[in-house]
Amino acid sequence: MYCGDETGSFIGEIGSHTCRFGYGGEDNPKMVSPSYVVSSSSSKSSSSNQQQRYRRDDDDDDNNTTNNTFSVQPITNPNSFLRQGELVENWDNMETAWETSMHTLRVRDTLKHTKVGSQYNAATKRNEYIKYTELIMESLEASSVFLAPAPMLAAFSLGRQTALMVDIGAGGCCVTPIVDGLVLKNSQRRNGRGGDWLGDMTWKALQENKQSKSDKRNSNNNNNNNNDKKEGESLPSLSPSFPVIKPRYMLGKKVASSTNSIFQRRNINNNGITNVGGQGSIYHLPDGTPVDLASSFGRDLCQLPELLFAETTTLPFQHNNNPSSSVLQSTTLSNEPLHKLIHESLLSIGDVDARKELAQCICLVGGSSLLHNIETRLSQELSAILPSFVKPKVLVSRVSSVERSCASWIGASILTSLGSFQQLWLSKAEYEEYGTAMAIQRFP
Ligand SMILES: Nc1ncnc2c1ncn2[C@@H]1O[C@H](COP(=O)(O)OP(=O)(O)OP(=O)(O)O)[C@@H](O)[C@H]1O
Repeated sequence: MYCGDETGSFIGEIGSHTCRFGYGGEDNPKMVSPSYVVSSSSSKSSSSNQQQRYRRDDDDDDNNTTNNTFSVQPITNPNSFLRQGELVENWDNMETAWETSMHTLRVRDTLKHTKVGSQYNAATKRNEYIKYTELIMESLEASSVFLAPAPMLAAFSLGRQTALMVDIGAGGCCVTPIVDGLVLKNSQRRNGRGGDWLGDMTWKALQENKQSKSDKRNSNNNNNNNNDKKEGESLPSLSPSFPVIKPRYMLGKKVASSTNSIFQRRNINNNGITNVGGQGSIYHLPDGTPVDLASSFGRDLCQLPELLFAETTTLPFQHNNNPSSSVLQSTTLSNEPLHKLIHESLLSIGDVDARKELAQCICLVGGSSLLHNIETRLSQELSAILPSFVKPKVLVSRVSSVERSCASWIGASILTSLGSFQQLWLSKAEYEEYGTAMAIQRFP
C-alpha cells in the first residue's frame, strides 16, 4: 500500500443546480458552474463542438469561480444533468461537464488524475453507478476512480462519524442518517421541496402579484380613476433580464440573491412566529424593481421559506387554491414538510440509542440551507414533533457559506488527501480485470 501525501485527485460533484470541480486537498472547488449545457442559436458557423457551449457561473464570488469565457448568446436549449438531484437525465451532458472542467482546469496537461464523483443514492441505482464508472474510466481515461454518496462526504467534511445529514439542495431535501461513517440507505428520505421549488413559488408569487396589480389598474382605468398606484407598494416587472427561455438556473441565482436580502429581514420570535424586520424597508429585485417589504405583498414574500415546513404547498396568499407547483406534480417524490421527513427517517431506525444520537446531531448542508435562521425554525418544529426526552440539535457551519453549499465536495477533498485513500479507489488495472462489478463491491 502506498501512503503518500499527494494523491493527485480531481474531484467532481454534480448537483441538479450546480457542478463543482477541483483538486483533492484544496479548501474550495476551483470551478463552480451551473448544471446546464446550452446550445447557442447563432453559432451556425461554428463546429458542432462549439455549438454545445457550456455556460460558466459568472457571479458566484463565494465559490472561488474562475471567470474567463462566457456564452453571450441567449440560452435556447438548456438541458440539465440531473432530475431532482438524483436521476441522471443526460449522460452526454454529464460527460460534457467533466470534459469542460478538465479542459478549463488543464487536468489533462498534468499527471493522470484520479476522479472522484459523488452522487445521491448512487448505490441504490446500480445502473447509474456502473455507467458513471464507465464514463470516468473509458471516456475520461482516468487512472483510477472512486464514487461516494454525497451525504457521507458531507458528514466527513464536518468531522462527524454519526450524524443526520439534511441536504437542502435545489431539487429537494434529502435526509440521510450516517452511523459510524456508513449510510443507512433504508432510512434515507427525500422530498421535492428545494431551492428550485422555492424559486418557482417565488416566481409564481411575483407573477400573481403583477397580474392582480394590472387587473386592478385596468378596473381603475375603466372607472376613470387615475389613482391606480398605491403608495409604498410597487409592481415588480420580471421580463427584462431573462433570456429567451427562463432557465431554472438563472431563476435560482436570482432567488438566491433575493433571499439573501429579503429573507434576512425575517426574525423568528420565541413563539416561532416570523416577523419581518425593518419597517418600511425597500428591497430592490435583481432587475432593479423595488418591493416594499412592509407592504402586504412584501410580507408575504418573506414568508415563502415557511413553505418548507408547511403541510400544504399553497402559497399563504394564493387565492385560487391551486395547491402545488408543477415541480412537485411532475415527480414521485414525497411531499412531506422538512421536519416530518426528518421524523420519518428517525422513526425508521430500529436502534433507539442511534436514533437519539442522530437527533442530537442534525447537520444542515446544501445551498438552500443558507436561508436565514432556518436552523432555529427547524429546531422549533422538531421539538414540537419529537418526544420530550429527545432534544433535537440542529447544527450549521458558520465559518462560511461555501462550507454549507459545497460540504460534500469539501468532504471528498479531505478524503482524497488521506494517505489511506489509496486503498479505496478502483484502479485502471482492477477495472480492466474485473469490470464494473468491482465498482459495486468497492464503493460505499
Ligand atoms: N444564499 C442563499 N439563500 C437561499 N437559497 C440559496 C442561497 N444560495 C443558493 N441557494 C439555493 O440553493 C440551491 C442550490 O443548492 P445546491 O448547490 O446545494 O444544489 P445542488 O447540489 O446543485 O442540487 P441537488 O442537491 O438538488 O443536487 C438553488 O436552488 C439556490 O436557489
